[in-house]
Amino acid sequence: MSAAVLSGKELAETIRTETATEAAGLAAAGIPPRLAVVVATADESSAWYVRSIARAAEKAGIVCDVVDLGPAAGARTIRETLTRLSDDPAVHGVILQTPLPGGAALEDLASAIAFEKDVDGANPLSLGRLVAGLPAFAPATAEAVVTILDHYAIELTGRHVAVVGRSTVVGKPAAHLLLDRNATVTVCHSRTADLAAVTSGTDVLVAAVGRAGLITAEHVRPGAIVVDVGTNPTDDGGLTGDVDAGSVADRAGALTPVPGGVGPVTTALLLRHTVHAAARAGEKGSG
Ligand SMILES: NC(=O)C1=CN([C@@H]2O[C@H](COP(=O)(O)OP(=O)(O)OC[C@H]3O[C@@H](n4cnc5c(N)ncnc54)[C@H](OP(=O)(O)O)[C@@H]3O)[C@@H](O)[C@H]2O)C=CC1
Ligand SMILES: Nc1nc(=O)c2c([nH]1)NC[C@@H]1CN(c3ccc(C(=O)N[C@@H](CCC(=O)O)C(=O)O)cc3)C=[N+]21
Repeated sequence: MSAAVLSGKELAETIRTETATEAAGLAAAGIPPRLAVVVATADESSAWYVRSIARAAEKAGIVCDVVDLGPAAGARTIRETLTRLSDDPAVHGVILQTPLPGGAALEDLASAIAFEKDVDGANPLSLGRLVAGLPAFAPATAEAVVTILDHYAIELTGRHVAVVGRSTVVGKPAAHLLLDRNATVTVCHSRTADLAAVTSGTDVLVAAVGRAGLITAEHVRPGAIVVDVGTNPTDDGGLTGDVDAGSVADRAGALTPVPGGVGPVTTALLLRHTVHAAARAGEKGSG
């Protein structure tokens, strides 16, 4: 038996279409949604991601400004840029691209993004508000994980989910969103003693590690749902996940592909967040 493929492509398309309709409405009301992407890296995969955000934004009718500070930009310049964009009423969403230059921490710099415009949930304030149940944008990738599971009507209440990875960008917020859906969540990381022993007992497995092929059949319970967040570059210029799809496909009940799974949904949600931020700014502006 081969696992069902939980594609993210059609879902991303649906989200982008809805977002384009909302963006057109806002533009007609004099609030053209605008996203600023701050880049301070020469990283190739990051450059690819920025181009894909810019392309998707343009298609959805969202103005996208790429503010490239170059890889030599210091923490102070980055912080000042984020503050300036946060203060600009014409800008509704601000994201800072990772990886960052020499030792700078996203969590630290992203504090300069106003939380109302923090469409990738990078400001620690956003994460705190999210955990406290206050309105905030979740990191788009973490939200993409639950959005895909919801789309395929995969029940989470009472299910045991293992999240492998505990980064602030993916693992921790994904664990929180799953907990919010009444799943029982176990978070694994590089110090987890026997990863396969933990993950092979869960109904759902979310892999957000950044190691190609780390998750093999022995990590997966027969029939389990596997969400592969990993985007690892291959030698031939392609992309591969954290899951060894060849061996896992025969054991899992369903599996998200890489490419074509979590990635496209992430980009679509980032745009949806930008339009929602613009809508809220419009509500505030009108009274
Ligand atoms: N599709 C998308 O939209 C996105 C994809 N990604 C991809 O997701 C992956 C993870 O990204 P990110 O969270 O930023 O990565 P980080 O490097 O920040 O975090 C990786 C996590 O994996 C854990 N880990 C490392 N090795 C192992 C191991 N052998 N066993 C178990 N856990 C391990 C680390 O543990 P410890 O904490 O102990 O170090 C850490 O918590 C990457 O491939 C990235 O490219 C990221 C963002 C968006
Ligand atoms: N704060 C922060 N937030 C992020 O969201 C974030 C980040 N940092 N750092 C870098 C990673 C990388 N990332 C990707 C998003 C979409 C695709 C994507 O859509 N990829 C296509 C395929 C691309 C191809 O084939 O080359 C797909 O999966 O189908 C990939 C990678 C977001 N990231």
